[in-house]
Amino acid sequence: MVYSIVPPQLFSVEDYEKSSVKHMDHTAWSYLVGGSADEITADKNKCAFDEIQLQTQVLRDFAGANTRLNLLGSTLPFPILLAPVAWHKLFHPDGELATVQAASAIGAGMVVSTQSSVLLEDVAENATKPLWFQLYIQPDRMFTAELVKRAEQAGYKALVLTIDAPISGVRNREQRVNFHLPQGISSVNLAGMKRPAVHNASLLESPLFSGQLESIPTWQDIEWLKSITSLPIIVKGITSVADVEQAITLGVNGLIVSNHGGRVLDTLPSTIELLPGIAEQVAGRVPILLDSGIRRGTDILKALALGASAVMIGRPYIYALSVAGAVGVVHLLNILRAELEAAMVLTGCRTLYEIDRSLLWKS
Ligand SMILES: Cc1cc2nc3c(=O)[nH]c(=O)nc-3n(C[C@H](O)[C@H](O)[C@H](O)COP(=O)(O)O)c2cc1C
Ligand SMILES: CCCCC(=O)C(=O)O
Repeated sequence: MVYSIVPPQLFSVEDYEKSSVKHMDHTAWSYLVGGSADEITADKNKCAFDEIQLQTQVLRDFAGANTRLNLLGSTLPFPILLAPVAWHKLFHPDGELATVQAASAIGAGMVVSTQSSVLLEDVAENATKPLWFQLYIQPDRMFTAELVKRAEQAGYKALVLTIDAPISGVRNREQRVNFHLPQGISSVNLAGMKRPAVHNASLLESPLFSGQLESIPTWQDIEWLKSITSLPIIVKGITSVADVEQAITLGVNGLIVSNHGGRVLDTLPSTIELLPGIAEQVAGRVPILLDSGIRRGTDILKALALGASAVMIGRPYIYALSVAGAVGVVHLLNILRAELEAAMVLTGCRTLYEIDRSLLWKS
């Protein structure tokens, strides 16, 4: 286990972002920070939070103030979860083992990716707090069913089904650096899986439309998933009101408003712009989480004011992981938690349940 200490002069997510450039090679950095195509959505995810202004509520009583929440049967000390991110070993030699050490130490929710670089069982064995497993449905459904069974047996408490990336986004930044996994890092959970034969499309055929789409997930797969597991299913990648109804009708237990950090379809709106319409449609029937672009405690406050129960962060904790391992991730979570607490006090909110639209300034 590599232990690191937090280097001085790191006070914000942005400080960690700037520092992390020096802690990984340029190829991994390009994979991490990049978005799809022109990265318009990736940029917008962050800017859209800045456009929302806050309003103070002063001289409130803060006796018993806290940031606790109940989410799908678990009590969390604060509403910030670690989003699923592939291959943590690209960013730290201990990979997901360092991340889970941090999440357990501070009690943060963590979602482990199907594409983790440490076996899902080994991550779970090192956790002292409940974990969720992110599922990419694989072309081989038998293998997918096995994967779900393994997650259940390892003690994962929910499945986060990612629905927004059935194909890879247009990743020009990755193409420019010829991103590929270095030796020794792979999607270990998928070892031994049969992959569909690659159909060599002729110049006149579309590689995408000549076979590759036959096995991509559909809404029927959610029914199938419900028939093979009793774990709660949280759908990740909701950006349209129409999809909300479909998902709730199928009985999912939670929704994550996410555009995958702007990494799949470019020019989608930012998630914070999408949230109010989606929350209105959900009308409290299932909990909503939001990710993509959270960089400040005030961003978290705004997401909660507009209808989210909690948020997830992706790139920010990976910056911290690369700079200082588990210690860095704990430090980064503490920075965001402290920023959220300050924002709550200054807007007069004693608990998360008091955060509502009244703290958003209307011109
Ligand atoms: C390097 C990287 C790898 C990712 N891998 C996955 C993944 O394996 N599964 C998944 O559902 N989402 C994945 N995501 C998306 C994140 O879960 C999350 O939606 C996104 O990072 C949130 O945006 P943020 O980075 O601005 O916080 C990945 C994101 C990044 C940056
Ligand atoms: C096959 C790529 C999985 C990781 C991922 O979702 C991302 O890079 O955004």
